[in-house]
Amino acid sequence: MSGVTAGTRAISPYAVFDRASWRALAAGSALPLDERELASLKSLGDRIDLDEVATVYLPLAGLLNLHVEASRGLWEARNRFLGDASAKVPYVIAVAGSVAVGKSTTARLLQTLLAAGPGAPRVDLVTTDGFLLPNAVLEARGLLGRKGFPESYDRRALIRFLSEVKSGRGRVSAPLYSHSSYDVVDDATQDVDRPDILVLEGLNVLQAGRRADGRAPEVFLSDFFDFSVYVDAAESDIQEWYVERFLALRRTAFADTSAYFHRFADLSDEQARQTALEIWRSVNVPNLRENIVPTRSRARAVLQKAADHSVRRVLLRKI
Ligand SMILES: Nc1ncnc2c1ncn2[C@@H]1O[C@H](COP(=O)(O)OP(=O)(O)O)[C@@H](O)[C@H]1O
Ligand SMILES: CC(C)(COP(=O)(O)O)[C@@H](O)C(=O)NCCC(=O)O
Repeated sequence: MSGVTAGTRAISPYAVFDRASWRALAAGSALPLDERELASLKSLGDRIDLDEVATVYLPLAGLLNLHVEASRGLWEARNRFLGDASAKVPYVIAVAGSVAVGKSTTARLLQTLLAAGPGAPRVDLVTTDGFLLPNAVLEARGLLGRKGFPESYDRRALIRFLSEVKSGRGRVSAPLYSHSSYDVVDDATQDVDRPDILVLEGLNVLQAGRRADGRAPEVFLSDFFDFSVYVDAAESDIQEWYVERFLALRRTAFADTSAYFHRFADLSDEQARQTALEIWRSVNVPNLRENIVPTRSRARAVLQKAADHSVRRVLLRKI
């Protein structure tokens, strides 16, 4: 945990919860999903059961419900003060972390748990991969091997999307990405129409961003976040999950002849392991070290996962 030592007393911006104390925060709350629904939410390779949902994700959703309700209360008070009658804009929750760390499962679980919360809010989920530049553009710019790095996204479009959602605009379109074709999908979009809550999931959501002239941008993506969650794990564990997932994808998604990775479908176990390690080491590790881990301290909550995917500790920023 990041902390500063002052004299003999360690001070830290986080309140730290072990599994037992975190789980106790949702004692008495019913789990609004069963094994079948959980199976439909979890990503390939993620190990998660209902007990883990009750221990980690239910208390997190409970805390987020409090934040969402408090934000609504503040909005109403503000409207009364200003004599303004504008509608509440979506509450935005960012989910960040490495490739293969389990962001998608976390984001989908939060979506489901929050939607079952007080007042049954409408919760939309958008992933930032839709804002990746098309492969043709990445190739022309020599960036195909940098997919997931900040420069591989249309960050302006992402900021525009979020600023429109946060301005209360209806039917804002987000582009979509296909892991199968390994490219953004032509002419397919997802509409976000004033949900109560928007979960935005992606590698780089907590990044400050860079401008070509090196100056700091005036608007950061995080200016639009109400809360953020960083899914964290040891690099060696994430590497193992990435390789295992690659081996599993070889038997599933890669078997599709139209899949970009179909060329890897017939590799032997050892060849597939080496190929996965090569992609991991050349693309995902540098991105993790240079661009993702440095954003962890910006998150309001950090979920620290152990090698078996279970969350060992939850860190919550005190401010
Ligand atoms: N080549 C691929 N083919 C099909 N699905 C993939 C491929 N790579 C990743 N995925 C799926 O895409 C989703 C996002 O993966 P990723 O960005 O690594 O984030 P995370 O593992 O943190 O959710 C996961 O559900 C994963 O199983
Ligand atoms: C599509 C991704 C960049 C993730 O994008 P995100 O939704 O986090 O913005 C990532 O899953 C990816 O494909 N990385 C490229 C290297 C690799 O194939 O593992």
